[in-house]
Amino acid sequence: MSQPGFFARSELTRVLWSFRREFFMVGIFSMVANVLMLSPTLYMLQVYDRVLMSRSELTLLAMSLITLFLFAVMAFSEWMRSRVLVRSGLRLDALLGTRVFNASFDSYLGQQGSGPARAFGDLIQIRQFLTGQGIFAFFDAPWAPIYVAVLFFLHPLLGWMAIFFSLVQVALAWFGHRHTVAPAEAASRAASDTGAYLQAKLRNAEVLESMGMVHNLRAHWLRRHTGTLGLQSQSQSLAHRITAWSKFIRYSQQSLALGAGALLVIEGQLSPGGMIASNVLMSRALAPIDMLVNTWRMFINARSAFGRLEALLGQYPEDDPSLKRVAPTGGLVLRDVVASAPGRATPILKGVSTAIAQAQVTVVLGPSGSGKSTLARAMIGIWPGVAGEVLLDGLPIESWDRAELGPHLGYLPQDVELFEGSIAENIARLGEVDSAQVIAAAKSAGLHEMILRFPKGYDTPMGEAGGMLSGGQRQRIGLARALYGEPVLVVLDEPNANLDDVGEQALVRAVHQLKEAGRTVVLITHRPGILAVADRLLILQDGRVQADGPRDEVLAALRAQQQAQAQAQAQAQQHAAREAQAGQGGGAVAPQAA
Ligand SMILES: Nc1ncnc2c1ncn2[C@@H]1O[C@H](COP(=O)(O)OP(=O)(O)OP(=O)(O)O)[C@@H](O)[C@H]1O
Repeated sequence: MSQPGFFARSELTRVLWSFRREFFMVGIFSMVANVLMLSPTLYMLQVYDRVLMSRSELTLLAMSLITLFLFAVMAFSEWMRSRVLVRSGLRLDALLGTRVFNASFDSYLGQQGSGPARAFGDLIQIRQFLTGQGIFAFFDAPWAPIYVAVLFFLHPLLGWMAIFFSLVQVALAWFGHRHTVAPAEAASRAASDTGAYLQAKLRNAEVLESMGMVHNLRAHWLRRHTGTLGLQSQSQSLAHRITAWSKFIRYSQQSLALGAGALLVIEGQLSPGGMIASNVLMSRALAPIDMLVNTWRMFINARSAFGRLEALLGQYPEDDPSLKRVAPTGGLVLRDVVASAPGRATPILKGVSTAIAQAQVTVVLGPSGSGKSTLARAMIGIWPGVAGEVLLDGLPIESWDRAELGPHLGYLPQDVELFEGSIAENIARLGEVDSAQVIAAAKSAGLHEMILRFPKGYDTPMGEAGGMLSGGQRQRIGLARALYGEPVLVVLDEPNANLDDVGEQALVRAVHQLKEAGRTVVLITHRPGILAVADRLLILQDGRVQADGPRDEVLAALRAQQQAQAQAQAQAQQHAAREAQAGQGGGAVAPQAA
């Protein structure tokens, strides 16, 4: 069956459409359950108005047995619909969990989202709505008119009363929604902002403590916290007021319905059985509306979560499985790469072009802030705002499937973050540990002996090792992780920043090994000691390529440039000195002339 308009709209709506059979079944079970909910009322009517009048025990027995059977069917229907929904929830999670994880991770990388936690919160909210009380209200509400119709059948006054109270409840719900949603959202946003603020600052606990900044932090946090509390209490007090009104209306409706029934009995327009039955029916007629009112907030939240998730999945579509490629060989070409960042008026990279052939070692040099780290990220395709082309093996790097490409790339960022798990797991990139490869990578990074000195060797948990590892050692574990699995393109951002001479020698050896194995290496550094390994040099200056080419040519050009600059400077100085001499001479004449 083709999807109707709404369900064809997005990936998320298409997933929902795949649940049509389940929702149809829930609809059928809801119909059975709702129609059978009339049975206690009918039983009551029969007992009061027929059995008590006729005093027939046999009729009572027959009626009771039939009613019990109907109750069993009703309970079965309710149980079945819950079961179908719970299973649908699990299927929904299975269908979307991985997609949501990947999309939210990409969005986090692109610095446009709030990361996996929020997206999973959204998925949970949708699932809870679709499998819980919220959706029951939607399936039960359409049956409310049956109860109203039966009330009309008993007496029009009772029917009109049900309609009146339904309208009052709906109006109250609408009023509540209009006046409580905005403050509630503002309060929850403020609460999560305050939490995030504190968490971000606590990451620097050592700095805060060492310089006695905790007091200042507390003052900042308290200001935000007080604002949050104000918003929360405002939203809660409104919600409580509306709940109180809603209770008042519910109690009034029950008692007034009984009163109206009694009046009709007194006037001989209704039987006593009808009076009691109408009271039960009235509550039944209003129950779905009550439930809708109570779950409205859930619906609104689920709808917002749905919108957010829909946008996220739309922005980060699933990789096309037909785009599976052969492993890359490591040739990299950049054409007019412009990298910008939110909040910056000018781009960080302003049109960088270069070509790095396979098995070449390119060293990138440049002053601090010239864009070297940004270039490294652009080269491996993780800088979000890139214009121009970054081609790996002639294909745009963003078109590669990351999970497929990842094992072929090695990246060592400037700030090495290690993950929870053992040293071996960290080197093996959290995947299946291939011991031979882990040891090879550790040896290349010059780490093997050091790791063996740990009591648990490669199995030492990071938590335990953390205290034993120096900055340089952490960086070398990061290097081993980058080298693991023999990647074809290795980008190292200041790998020698924290290394001593021994560490640097190990690095030089590792780069030579990579080169011999035909791997492409890009190495960003401040330290000229490593230049010996370079085939090519790329010099960045304020986001532009100042020089790019074979190492010796670039160095010779630089030397020539420096010599020319020095000569020009010397000439300028000589010129200035002559001018000054001439000026002194002129100065001596001038007064005479005067
Ligand atoms: N995410 C970002 N958002 C905004 N600006 C950024 C971002 N990342 C880097 N920058 C800015 O871009 C410029 C270049 O940064 P980058 O880290 O690439 O330079 P670098 O040459 O590697 O510097 P260093 O040698 O000090 O590490 C800097 O001015 C930095 O402030």
